[in-house]
Amino acid sequence: MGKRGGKKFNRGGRGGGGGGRTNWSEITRSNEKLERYYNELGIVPEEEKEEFWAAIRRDLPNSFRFTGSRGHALAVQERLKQFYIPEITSIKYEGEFVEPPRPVEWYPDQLAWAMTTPKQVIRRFAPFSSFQKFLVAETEVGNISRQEVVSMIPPLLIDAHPGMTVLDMCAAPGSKSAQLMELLHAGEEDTILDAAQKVREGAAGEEPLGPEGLNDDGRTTGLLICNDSDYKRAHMLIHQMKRLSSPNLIVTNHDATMYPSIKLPPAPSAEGKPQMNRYLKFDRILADVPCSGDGTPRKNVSVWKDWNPANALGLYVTQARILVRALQMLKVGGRVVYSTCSLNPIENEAVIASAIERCGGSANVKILDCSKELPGLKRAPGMRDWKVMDREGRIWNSWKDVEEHKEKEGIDGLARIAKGMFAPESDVDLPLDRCMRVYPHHQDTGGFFITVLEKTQEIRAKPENVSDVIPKASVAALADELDSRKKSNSEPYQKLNSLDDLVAPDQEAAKEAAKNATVAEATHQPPYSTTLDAPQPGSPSKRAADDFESEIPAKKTKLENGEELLLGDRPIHKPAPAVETVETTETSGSNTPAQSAPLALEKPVKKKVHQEDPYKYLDPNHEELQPIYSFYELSERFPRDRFMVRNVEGNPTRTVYYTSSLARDILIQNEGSGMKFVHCGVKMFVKQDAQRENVCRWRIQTDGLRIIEPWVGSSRSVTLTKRETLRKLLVEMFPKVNDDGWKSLGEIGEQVKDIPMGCSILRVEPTGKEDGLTERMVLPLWRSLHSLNLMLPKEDRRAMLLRIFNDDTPLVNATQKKGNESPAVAAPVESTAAAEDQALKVENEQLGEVEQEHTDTRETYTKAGGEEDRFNTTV
Ligand SMILES: C[S@@+](CC[C@H](N)C(=O)[O-])C[C@H]1O[C@@H](n2cnc3c(N)ncnc32)[C@H](O)[C@@H]1O
Repeated sequence: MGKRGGKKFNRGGRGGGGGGRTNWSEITRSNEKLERYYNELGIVPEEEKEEFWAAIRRDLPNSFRFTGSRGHALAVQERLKQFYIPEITSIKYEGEFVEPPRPVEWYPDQLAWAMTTPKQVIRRFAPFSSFQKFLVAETEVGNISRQEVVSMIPPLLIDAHPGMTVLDMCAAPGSKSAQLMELLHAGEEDTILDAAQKVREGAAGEEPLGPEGLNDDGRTTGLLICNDSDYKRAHMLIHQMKRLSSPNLIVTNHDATMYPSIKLPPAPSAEGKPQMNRYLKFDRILADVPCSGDGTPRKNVSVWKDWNPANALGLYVTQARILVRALQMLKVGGRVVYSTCSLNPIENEAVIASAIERCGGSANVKILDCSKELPGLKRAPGMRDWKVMDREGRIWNSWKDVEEHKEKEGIDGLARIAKGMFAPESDVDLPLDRCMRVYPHHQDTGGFFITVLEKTQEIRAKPENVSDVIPKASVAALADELDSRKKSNSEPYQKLNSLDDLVAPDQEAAKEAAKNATVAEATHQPPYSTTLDAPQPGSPSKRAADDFESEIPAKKTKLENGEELLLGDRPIHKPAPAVETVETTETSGSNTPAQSAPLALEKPVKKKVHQEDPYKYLDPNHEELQPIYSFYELSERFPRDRFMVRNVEGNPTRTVYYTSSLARDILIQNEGSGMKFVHCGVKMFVKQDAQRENVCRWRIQTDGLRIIEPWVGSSRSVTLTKRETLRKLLVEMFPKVNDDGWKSLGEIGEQVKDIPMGCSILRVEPTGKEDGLTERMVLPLWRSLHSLNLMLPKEDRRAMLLRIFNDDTPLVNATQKKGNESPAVAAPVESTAAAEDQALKVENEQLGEVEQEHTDTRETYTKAGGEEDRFNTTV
């Protein structure tokens, strides 16, 4: 078949050159096996086939989303409507007027937008440059997320609210995690302000204020744990999530198929009774699992080249294990959303059916009917019957057919096919049509699969039945088999037609049994042999189901090296070594090398063990905290027991982080347990080399400002109401305050003239007047002896200038060059102050550098690029 589909763009790569990358324009947008399989399955009705294939061959439209939990994201949305849409409608591309972005019909509050012009054109075609700048600037500061439209669906169906505990099992690079986090923080900005106001007015009692889920004086009490098994990708996720500055986030780095149980502080016990361990269970879990990504060829053109049926066959087991583990960790009444960007029923309906079967059937796990949710979203029902394509492209109607073939012809080419990949038998009435399939031609998007499950009763998952899987070949098995077939040492090996023919199923069975044992341990389950038997009187399985997962008597064991570990809460991991990144050498293969001696090469494998800095909480009465509370006149209502540092000694040396109380309890309870926490905490205070005595050296970092600002006293805050004043502070990096410089600072001049040196906050209040601003903002300010500095990274300054003033003139750093000096700086400086000036200049530059460094680190991950596509994410 020849090239088909729309115009193709060469993604040479941002770094230039694009060395080694696939040239997209050379990829043929067709794949014989893929098309034959999906046509044979009839994944779309006959009359839609042509439209379906035409759409999936076209380039993907561009889409983005505004950050819903932030008040001023609405101002950004307004800017799009008022300014950029009229500008875009006047652009002609290839002789035609360009279609402007339009709100996605089914996304609430017009927060998601899509436009037919592809991303690559917007990036490269000059007339789009100001719109592109706007998108980049607002993405950098977290007001916009570039995300594929279909990828926005799962978090909308999960029904998460503030106060819930949520787990995103396969989260990187984090588009859906960001949506989940926004749901947990919904309404928080207003409730915090209300609570702080009540406290100031003396109208608050001792009890924390706020509605359900936000009843921590207006702050959300919820928690989002984002996990990814790939360490590097977990860091891409952290980079994305940091833009939202949430103290309610923990990032972990584990294999989701055996995600460890997370310990909570023990519940108080009646006197004399042993304390029971408690484990975290989740209200909501997203399992956006690794998949073959065959719904994404509009974005990942290489899918056309790389698709083969073996991909789905290899992924099914992992996907089903992840979903089973999700259901185990879910509260009764909780929801799991399972999603893939694949259209293959083996990765979708088959996984749903298998996981429900392993969890005891539809009495325990319900597929929810979401047909009334997201009105306007076109979708097709899940499939109730399908066929399986083997790695050689043969299509099988049923497991029975596969078994019959195996009996007669052996397992040649059938490797990895499992009974569970086929539709459930007719006596199992599972409403798989409640699963949702979104196809590219429905609303000009990528392809996607989503299912919402509800756990209705506690479950005890059955093991995978290894006799229902055609095993794959292994080198060890091959060696054994070859040796056994060799009649004498002098005879040559027999010719073999297929590796698969050589594998004795029981070897695979043994491996699977071992894996099951580990999973059982990870999930607090007694060995399967016990769980499958009738419960013994007084055995854990007799207890109320919820108790079993959440309360396990603490039992300790000693390792060979004398370390004590808790048993029963997760597989035993050794505590991580106390050095930075270390490389350990392990030998590959089994620990019984003699058995596989003939062919197994004992090749040393270098394995990187990433060591995270520890998380140490400060004593609420720590000597560094009191001066901070006094300097900022911080309300005593702001919790003192959630400040954390990241060094072994637990001393506040450079940065103090803030976390929610649940995040703190989890970090403390699971310290040294082998749980791999790779991120938690929002930077709240950063130590600054101030040049004066009596200046608090801990400045408030922008990341934490939103959280602490309502609790800061009036003597450390400056109020601004006029547009021009803000513009001046954004453009000029260090406007002069002394020697009458304050007079040029307009309405805030009088306030900043006498404000004590050090960090303050700038409150931008809307007035509704013509020279006023429309959005409320809070920004960090630094008053030095002679000047003032809005402590914002340059990117944030530029984004705000562009958004509020449509101004992209260069920023002025008054301390850097003579030519750039503002009139205030040019004023004569008394000689006695000259040395001081120099010191302050250094101080100011340091401040700028710290903020800049913060932004640059964020950019490093963005620039790493190319990573997103490796797992066919729908970002
Ligand atoms: C489809 S992507 C997730 C996309 C993500 N939810 C988003 O919206 O940005 C699948 C992710 O699963 C991760 N992954 C693969 N196998 C895993 C496993 N066994 N456990 C946890 N994560 C896994 C991959 O590293 C990849 O980042």
